[in-house]
Amino acid sequence: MEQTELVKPETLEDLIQTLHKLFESDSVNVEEVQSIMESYDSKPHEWMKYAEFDQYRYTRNLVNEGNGKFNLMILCWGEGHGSSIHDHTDSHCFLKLLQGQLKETLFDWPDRTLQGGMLQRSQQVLLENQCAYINDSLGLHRVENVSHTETAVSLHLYSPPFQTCRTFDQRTGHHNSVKMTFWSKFGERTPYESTVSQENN
Ligand SMILES: N[C@@H](CS(=O)O)C(=O)O
Ligand SMILES: [Fe+2]
Repeated sequence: MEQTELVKPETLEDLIQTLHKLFESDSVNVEEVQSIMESYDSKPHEWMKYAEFDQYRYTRNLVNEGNGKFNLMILCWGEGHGSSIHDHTDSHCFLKLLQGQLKETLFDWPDRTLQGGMLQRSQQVLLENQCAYINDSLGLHRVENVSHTETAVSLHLYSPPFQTCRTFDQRTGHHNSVKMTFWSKFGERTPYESTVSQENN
């Protein structure tokens, strides 16, 4: 198999180009994608046009559609914003910090034979430029900007792309399907009608 030469991406544009190459083949090399995303040094002026915040919840801003192979997006987390416990619809999920810090809490899938609460497995604080990885076989997670004074911005890659996920109630383990929408696409605010059902945040 041909091995893509991995050079450190100097800009967000470079990173996107490299990601396109890495996802040309049908199999995803998780370590390779993770290390290339981690090696990009975040420069706010390169991603600022995608970083749109909302007062009440985290926003999802589409950056690139990866030739149909992946969705690359920037998530903007205001102070105290967080996601519910959720899955990733059988996709790969890469999460890189562009600014600030995020706390990721991992959970086991709820056990139907066990009544009640979901077990928290581990927690980690993701620092600027770090890149985490999760998929459904590793478990579920919740992501939070626990800071009351700093915002956070993260770059997410999902492959294959998906539009719905399941959110879980920590106390009961019950889940709901939710549609995920974009606050903006390619730097342009999404029309109101298509954003009303966002529910994961
Ligand atoms: N997977 C979540 C963000 S996170 O909490 O990892 C989403 O795409 O909205
Ligand atoms: Fe997630």
